[in-house]
Amino acid sequence: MFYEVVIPAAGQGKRMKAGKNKLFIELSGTPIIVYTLRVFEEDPNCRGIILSINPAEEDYFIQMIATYDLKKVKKLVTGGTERQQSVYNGLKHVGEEIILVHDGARPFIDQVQISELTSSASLHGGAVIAVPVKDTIKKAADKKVLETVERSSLWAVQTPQAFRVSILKRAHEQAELESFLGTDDASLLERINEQVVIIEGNYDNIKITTQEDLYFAEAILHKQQL
Ligand SMILES: Nc1ccn([C@@H]2O[C@H](COP(=O)(O)OP(=O)(O)OP(=O)(O)O)[C@@H](O)[C@H]2O)c(=O)n1
Ligand SMILES: C[C@](O)(CO)[C@H](O)COP(=O)(O)O
Repeated sequence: MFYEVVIPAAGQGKRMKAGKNKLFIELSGTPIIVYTLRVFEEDPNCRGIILSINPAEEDYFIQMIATYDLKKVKKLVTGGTERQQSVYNGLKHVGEEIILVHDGARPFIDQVQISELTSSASLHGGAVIAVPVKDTIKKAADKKVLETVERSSLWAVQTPQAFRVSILKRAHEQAELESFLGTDDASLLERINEQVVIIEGNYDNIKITTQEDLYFAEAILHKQQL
C-alpha cells in the first residue's frame, strides 16, 4: 500500500545534551537522520518524504539530502516548538490517502512492519507500532507511589504511526482548537473517538533520546550489519 511519511526532525535534543540536533550525531560515520531516511528512500511503497526541520538547519539538510542522494524528500517544512506542531505543519503537504508519522530519532524501523502498519491504518483509521512493557510501571506524585499500573495491558508505543490522512488532519485540527498537546499522534485520534490498533514491533526500534541510547544504537547497527 502506497503512503507518504512525515518525519519530525526539528527537535533540539535537550535530553541528549549534545549541544546540537541529536539527529546529526553520526553512527559509524553516518548521521542518525540518514539511517531513518534511507528506510523510506528504499521502500518502494513510499511515495514521498516530508521533513519538518528547524529553518536554521536548512542548509545542513539540503547538503545532507544531496550527499546521500535522498530523492524521495519532497518537502522541507518549518517545524514547531512542539513535536505535534512539526507534524501538523508537515501534514499540510501530504497527497497520499495513507500517511505515516515517524520520528527522525528512530533509525531502526524495518519495512515489514511499515507494510503491516499501512494495511492496518487503511482498515481501521489508525495503527501504531508498540512493544509490551517489560518494567513495572507506577504512578506517583512527588515521588510518593500512588498505584502500580497493571502491566498485562500496557504497551510501549513507538513510531511509525500510520493513519488515513483525513482522520489525522481532523484530529490535529481538533487538538489545535482545544490547545491540546499530546506526546504522540495516535492520542489525538483517541480524543475524537477514532480507532487506533496496535501492531507488535520489536525492541530494536528505539528512540535515540539520551547518551545511553547511543551505545544501544551502535550495538543494534552492528547486529543489523552481521
Ligand atoms: N519541536 C519538535 C520536537 C521534536 N521533534 C522531533 O520529534 C522526534 C521525537 O522527539 P524527541 O525524541 O523528543 O526529540 P527532541 O525534542 O529533539 O529531544 P528533547 O525532548 O530531548 O529536546 C525527533 O525526531 C525530533 O527531532 C520535532 O520535529 N519538533
Ligand atoms: C511519538 C513517540 O515516539 C512515541 O513513543 C514519543 O511519544 C515521542 O516523545 P518525545 O518526547 O517527543 O520524544
